[in-house]
Amino acid sequence: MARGRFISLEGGEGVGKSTQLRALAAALRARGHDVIETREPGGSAGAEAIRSLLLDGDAGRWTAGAEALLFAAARADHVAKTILPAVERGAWVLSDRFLDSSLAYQGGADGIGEAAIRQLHQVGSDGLMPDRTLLLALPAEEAAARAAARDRDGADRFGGRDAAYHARVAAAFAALAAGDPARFRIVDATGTADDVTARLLAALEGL
Ligand SMILES: Nc1ncnc2c1ncn2[C@@H]1O[C@H](COP(=O)(O)OP(=O)(O)OP(=O)(O)O)[C@@H](O)[C@H]1O
Ligand SMILES: Cc1cn([C@H]2C[C@H](O)[C@@H](COP(=O)(O)O)O2)c(=O)[nH]c1=O
Repeated sequence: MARGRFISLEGGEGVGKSTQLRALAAALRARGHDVIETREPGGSAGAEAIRSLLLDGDAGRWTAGAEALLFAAARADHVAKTILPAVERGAWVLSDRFLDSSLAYQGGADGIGEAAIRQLHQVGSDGLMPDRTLLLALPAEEAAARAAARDRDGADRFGGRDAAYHARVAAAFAALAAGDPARFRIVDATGTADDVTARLLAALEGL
């Protein structure tokens, strides 16, 4: 059996990752692929338990260092239990966030640094990287409006951070994409969901 593909969707809050992951999965299934939809933090039993620790509770529940370790631990379980077994049996794995989120949020916006995050990923997940990363790009005001309309009952510990924090995250994502053009595709996330799905499918060219 040929190896499958591992694709991550990245970007800040409200850009449309979860919406597009579902649409992309349906489009790929229609083309005959075995597709696994997964997410981070989460995607395996152990990682989903860590997700609750990370996203629920007070804003100051964890230090930035503790958060970086928890994300890396969740990812290690997700990679070992969900991603690798699926890719090895030939499936296409679509993940809503992966390592680049840790590089952008913990490494960049929280100041932990890129090298430390990559080192944790090497230890936990043997440095596994996606075959392609689709970075959804949307003006900050539009993303914030979409997220606010969705989260009428309140955001999680990360979504509730201020605009300056989210601007640092966006800048870090842009720098990551610029530094690895072979893996990243920056996809315009404006317009209708169908418009964006068509752009994402085009961005999978070559896989
Ligand atoms: N193209 C679109 N046009 C208008 N609204 C959209 C579009 N795509 C998604 N939305 C809506 O915007 C909101 C945020 O979308 P979604 O939850 O998919 O974003 P996300 O990137 O996964 O966010 P988060 O990282 O915060 O989980 C949802 O209410 C969704 O229905
Ligand atoms: C994987 C990962 C995630 N985060 C943050 C980013 C988001 O604010 C939340 C996840 O919420 P979502 O609605 O499921 O997108 O967690 C992070 O800071 N670092 C990471 O590695």
